[in-house]
Amino acid sequence: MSDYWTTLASLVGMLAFCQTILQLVFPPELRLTVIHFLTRIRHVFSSHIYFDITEIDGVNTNELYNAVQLYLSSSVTLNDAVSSSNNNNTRLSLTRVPNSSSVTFGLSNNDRITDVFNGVTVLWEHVVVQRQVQSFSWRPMPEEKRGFTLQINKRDKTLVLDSYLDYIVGKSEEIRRRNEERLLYTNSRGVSLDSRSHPWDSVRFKHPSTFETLAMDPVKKKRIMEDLREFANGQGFYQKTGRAWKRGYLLYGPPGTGKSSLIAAMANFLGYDIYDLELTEVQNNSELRKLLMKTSSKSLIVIEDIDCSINFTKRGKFKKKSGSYDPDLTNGSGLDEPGSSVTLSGLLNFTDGLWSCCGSERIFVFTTNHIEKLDSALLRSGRMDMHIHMGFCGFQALKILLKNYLRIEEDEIDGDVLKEMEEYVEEAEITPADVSEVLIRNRSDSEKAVREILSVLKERCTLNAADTILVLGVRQT
Ligand SMILES: Nc1ncnc2c1ncn2[C@@H]1O[C@H](COP(=O)(O)OP(=O)(O)OP(=O)(O)O)[C@@H](O)[C@H]1O
Ligand SMILES: [Mg+2]
Repeated sequence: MSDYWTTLASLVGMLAFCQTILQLVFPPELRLTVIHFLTRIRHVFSSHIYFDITEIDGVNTNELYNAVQLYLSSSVTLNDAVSSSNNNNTRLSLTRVPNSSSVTFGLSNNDRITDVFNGVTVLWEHVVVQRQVQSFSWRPMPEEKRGFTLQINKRDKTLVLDSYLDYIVGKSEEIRRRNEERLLYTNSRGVSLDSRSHPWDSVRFKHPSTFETLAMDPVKKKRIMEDLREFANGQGFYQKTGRAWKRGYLLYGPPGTGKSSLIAAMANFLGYDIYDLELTEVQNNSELRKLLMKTSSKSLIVIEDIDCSINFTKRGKFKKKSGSYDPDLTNGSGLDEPGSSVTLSGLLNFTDGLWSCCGSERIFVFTTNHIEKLDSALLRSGRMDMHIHMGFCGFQALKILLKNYLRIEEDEIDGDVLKEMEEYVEEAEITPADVSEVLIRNRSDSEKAVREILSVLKERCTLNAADTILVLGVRQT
């Protein structure tokens, strides 16, 4: 029996060898046919199964080819390739695509690379051959015919077909988003929404804010990150529970506490684009609806200073008897006053109502400096999934800012100074923006910066105490 397998293996080996020789001997026109023929014979006897993923499928670009290319070019795979002894001779090509923020690695022509998925090893080969006589096509074809051949063991066929290819597609999407710079969209007044033109203007968006640089309580930060991660990976959950795949965050707090910085960090974390919706530029609810319908999935739809951009009084009406506010006392269309400004019901129709199901994987973020001014309908539970208070700088946040701007760790600061900082920072009621300002001014001299921060904190505490005494005095008189 073992003789049989040895003979078979040598036969397969010989065929592979012949194939290489023929590749060198035959003219290009004949080469492809002969290689095809030999490959077929080899596949019949082999314990492996092969899948060809060509770059162009008929006349259409094969999405799977692009996905595989991107997947194999990811740095993880590169590391695997370099560390694997089988891949000592693997050649990698380096590319940098337009708008990309990083260099990507690709498999050179006719080179191979192994990959391991769920304990199963597979082999990828990048096959590039000259295209034969140019057949008629509506669009010019590349001179080379490119494709990937995936070699797997026949027994692993189910695993590969069921999950490996899906995994590659998902991973490539992730890499694409990570490599590309974000886009920041904004709307402007007077855009003809009825025309076929896109109603949003976009610019490249490269905000450096990340969760690492964001100064806020680490526990709160972790909770937000987990929530975002769960949302982004939650397609199955939202489908199973019959909910629209969207989430709403309300960020509130005084100016300069990092609301906009948090939005940028969220976009960078998820790799989403941002639609900065300027509500004051939107003339009515139907225009709003058209704008929102033109947003893509995997995006953050942001309305900053929502209390200043929407006229809450135009939404529901107060019930005469109870004096309470009833959000449903509006006409159902959301067009409370045709042709007039946007109303809250118009907005909620999109974040909450039937329209919220148009498009998926979208996050709404509203910000305000005055949460007390917001309509109770917007605040009621279930409307905005998470209310995030961005407050004055706490001790943990202060340490993050010191690290960001001065590149110093906690243990590099004098223990007594650190203690004093901890003592004063809460009472000082200073915003992270004000702390940043002091640190930027003194960034070349970290000792001076630390001293100055401490003196600013003390100064603020004294001022706040004086204010409190003044207010108490006024109240008593
Ligand atoms: N929590 C924070 N972490 C890191 N940097 C911060 C933070 N808060 C403020 N900053 C710094 O202060 C600047 C202003 O912050 P940001 O614009 O995010 O505040 P905001 O809360 O959106 O203010 P506004 O309410 O006026 O829009 C930022 O550019 C950033 O450098
Ligand atoms: Mg802001």
